[in-house]
Amino acid sequence: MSSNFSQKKVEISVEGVSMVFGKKGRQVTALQDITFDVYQNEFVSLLGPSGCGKSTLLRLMADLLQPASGQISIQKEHPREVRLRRKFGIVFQNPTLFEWRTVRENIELPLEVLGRNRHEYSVLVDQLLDIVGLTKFKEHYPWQLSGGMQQRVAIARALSLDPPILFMDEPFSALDEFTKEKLQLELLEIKKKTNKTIVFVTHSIPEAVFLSNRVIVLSAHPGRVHTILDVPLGDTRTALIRESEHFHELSAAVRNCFYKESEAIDEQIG
Ligand SMILES: Nc1ncnc2c1ncn2[C@@H]1O[C@H](COP(=O)(O)OP(=O)(O)OP(=O)(O)O)[C@@H](O)[C@H]1O
Repeated sequence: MSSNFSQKKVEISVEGVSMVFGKKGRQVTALQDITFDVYQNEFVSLLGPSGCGKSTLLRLMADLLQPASGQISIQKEHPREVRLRRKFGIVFQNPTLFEWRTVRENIELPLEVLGRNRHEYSVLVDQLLDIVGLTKFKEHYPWQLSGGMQQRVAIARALSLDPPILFMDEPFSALDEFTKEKLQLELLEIKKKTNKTIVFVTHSIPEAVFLSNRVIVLSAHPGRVHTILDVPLGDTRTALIRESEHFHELSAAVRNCFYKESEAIDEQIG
């Protein structure tokens, strides 16, 4: 299947990337020969079982780790250049907010650190509060917010420098099902309003299918690209899509990748 995005500009290129942790004799090959592109404005999920290297791959893209071999480029530049110019934001599973700062002050932090003029960014922060639906809570402190609201603050903070790219590492996995589904919908709205390219790590098949234009299925030990699947569910996704036959078919297609993988491993073991 070819994606609509294949006509578009490559934003992130991952070429033959491998990652090894540890020293000689006690080495773990976390990722082996990973190759794929992410296109501008695309939503791509990295999906796979625990330990297959999803977070490692995201950290390599974000220049938090260096590959053992292979290359990653973002907008044709090394991730380090891109990181130094703050062209991506990151959201982790834990929102890591500063408890003594209000919602507004948490969102303002990256702008403050860069010495931007408070009067100039005030309007931008108001817009971000509106985008994540927290205007009424701007003077609250993190401990006064639910887990979902805290994660919305983390998303707004990651967007504060208006980076073209957002890396998200299992941002909703600690939340209850209801909050998770609500935030998934909100994230798609945020993406529509801000036009970001998003790389999203998850181990949830329905989450990956609901959110993504493409799902990159990774297999484990070592982490490799098993399959790359298009998700042609359109740009306007409502909660009802989760009930549709098409959604179930796509989820089944992803699930099958894992069954085939574990059957192959069983055969190898004998
Ligand atoms: N800093 C590290 N030192 C040594 N090994 C590591 C390190 N980070 C990750 N690994 C190993 O690399 C492999 C991939 O880990 P990673 O956390 O990327 O997987 P994951 O798919 O994100 O898992 P999960 O879904 O559980 O978060 C695992 O075998 C892990 O133990």
